[in-house]
Amino acid sequence: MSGPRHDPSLYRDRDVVPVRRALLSVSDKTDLLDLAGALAEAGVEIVSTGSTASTIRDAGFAVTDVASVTGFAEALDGRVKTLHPAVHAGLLADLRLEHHEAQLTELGISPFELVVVNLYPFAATVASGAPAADIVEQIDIGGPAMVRASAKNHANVAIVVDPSAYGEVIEAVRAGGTSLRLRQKLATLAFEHTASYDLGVSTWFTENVYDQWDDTFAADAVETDDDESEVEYAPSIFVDADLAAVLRYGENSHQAAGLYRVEGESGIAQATQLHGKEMSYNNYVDADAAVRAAYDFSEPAVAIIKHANPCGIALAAVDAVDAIASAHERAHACDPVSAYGGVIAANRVVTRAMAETVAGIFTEVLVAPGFEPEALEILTAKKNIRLLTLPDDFERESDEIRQISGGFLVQEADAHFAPFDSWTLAAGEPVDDATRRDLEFAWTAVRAVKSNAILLASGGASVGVGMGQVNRVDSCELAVTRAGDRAEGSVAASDAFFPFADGAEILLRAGVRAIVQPGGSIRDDEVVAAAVAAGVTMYFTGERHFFH
Ligand SMILES: NC(=O)c1ncn([C@@H]2O[C@H](COP(=O)(O)O)[C@@H](O)[C@H]2O)c1NC=O
Repeated sequence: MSGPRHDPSLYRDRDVVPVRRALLSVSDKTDLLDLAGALAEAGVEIVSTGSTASTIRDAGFAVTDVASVTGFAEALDGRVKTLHPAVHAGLLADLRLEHHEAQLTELGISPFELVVVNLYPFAATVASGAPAADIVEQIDIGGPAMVRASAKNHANVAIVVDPSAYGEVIEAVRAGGTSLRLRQKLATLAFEHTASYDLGVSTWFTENVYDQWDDTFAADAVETDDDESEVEYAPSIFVDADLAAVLRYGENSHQAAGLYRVEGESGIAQATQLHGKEMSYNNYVDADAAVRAAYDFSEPAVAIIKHANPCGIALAAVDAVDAIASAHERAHACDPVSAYGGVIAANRVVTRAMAETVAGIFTEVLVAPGFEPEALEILTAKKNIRLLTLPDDFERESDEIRQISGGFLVQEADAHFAPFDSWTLAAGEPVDDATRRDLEFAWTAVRAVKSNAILLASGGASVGVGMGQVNRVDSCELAVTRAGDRAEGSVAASDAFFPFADGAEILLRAGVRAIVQPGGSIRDDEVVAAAVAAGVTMYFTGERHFFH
C-alpha cells in the first residue's frame, strides 16, 4: 500500500535545514573524530551506537548513547540496536507537515537532521575468506534501514554514507544548515550505496547459497534443454559498476561515452595508464581484444589488433634471445601495413629491445603486465603512444555479457582449446612435431579472429589472416592474399567447418601443408577428398571457435 497523498498546500517550504541533532553509526571510523569535533563545536547533539559512541567519547566529545534514546539496550549480539520507533520516527518525520511535527511532539521523539552511517564490511568479509556464518553476520540490517529512511526523508534529513562527504557537510553545518540540493545529492548517493551493498549480498547468495541448493531452488532456475550445458542461470542479473571516466567520445565523435569499472575485477577496464593521451572508447575495445588474443598463450606472445581483429599474432622464435621482442617483431611482420596505428598486447614484461622496435612504429596503445625501466624511458619519449599495465591479479572473465536490444546475452567465455591428442586425422599423414606445434598455434590464434576466420601460420607466427567475411571463401582468399609467398608451406586454421570444398581448395592451391578445422559439415567428404588429392594433412578438432 502506498502512503497517504498529501495536499501540496500542506507542505511548508524547507530548503536550508539547521542541524541540531545527528545520529552517527559507522563501521568505518575514517575521519569520524574530525566530524564529531566539528559537530560538537557547532553545538550539535551527537547520538551514537556502541563502538562509534565509545570512539567519540574516548576522544573527549559528548555523546548520547542510542540505548538511552530507545530505552532499549542493544540486543541479540548487535542485531537490534537502532531498529526502534524512537530512532526511526526521528528519521522519517516530515517536518514540512504540521501533523507530523505534532505527532512527534506527542510521542516525545526528537527529529534528526543529520545521519551518518556506513555499513558492516560485508564485501571485505567475503574477500577475507571468512566462514559463511561470519559472512551472514556481516549483513547489515539496522544500517541500511536508517540510510533508506533518511534518504526517503531527504526533505528534512541529510544522510552521509561516505567519509569523503564529511567536509562538505561540515561546511554546510557551519554555514547554518544543509541545503535541499545537498540533501538530494546525498540521498541519491545513499540509495546507490544500499543498492550496491544489497547487490553484493545477493551475488554472494547466488554464488554460495543458491548454487549449493540446486534442488531446493530448481523451480526458479532456468535450465537449458541442451544436454551439453549443465550451467544453471540465476533468475536475475544485476550489473554494479562505477563510472571511472567520461571518455572524449564513443565509437565516433558524435557519440558520448563513459567507462564503468566493476569493483574487484581485474581486466582492461582496471589497467593503469602509465603514459599517453586519454584512452578512447575504441582504444579500450581494441586493447581488450589484444589482451584476449595474447593471453590465450602461456608462452611469450604478442597480438596486434586493428578494429578488434588481429593483424598479427606470434610467439617468440625458438632461438630468440629476447622472447617478447621476438614475438612482437614476428607479429608485426605478419601485416606491417595494417599494424600501423595498431593496439598491441604482450603477455610478458616489455623489454628494452621490444620498446626500441615499437618506438619506430606508429602505435596507439601498448598493454602489458609491466615494462622494464629502460623500455618505459624509450616509450615515454613518444608522445602519441598510450602505455597500460594490467593489474597483477589479471584473470580472464569466466562469463561474458553482451547487450542486445531489450536485454542481454550471457555465455561462458570461450576458453577451451581441444588439445592435439583429441583431434581426428581426417586426411593425409600424421604431422611431425614442428607442424603439430604450428597447427596448435594456428588453432589457438584463430579464436581471436572474427568469424569467418582463416589464419595461416608458420613457425609459431601468423602470416596471413582472413577475418570477418560473410562467407568462408572470401576469408580464405583474404588470408592467402595477405600471406603472399608465405602461404606456401604454412599451416591453416579455420574457426568453423568448410561448408563446401571451395574455401579449402583456395588454401590448398596456395600451398598450405596442413589444415586444422572443426569438421562436421555434411560435405566433409568433399573437403577431405580435396585435401587427400592435394596430399595435405587435415585434422578435425570436433570443436569450433566462432567469434562475432
Ligand atoms: N542492528 C541495528 O539496529 C544496527 N544499527 C546500526 N547498525 C550498524 O552498526 C554499525 C555501527 O556499529 P557500532 O554499534 O559498533 O557503532 C554500523 O555499520 C551500522 O550500520 C546495526 N547493525 C546491524 O544491523
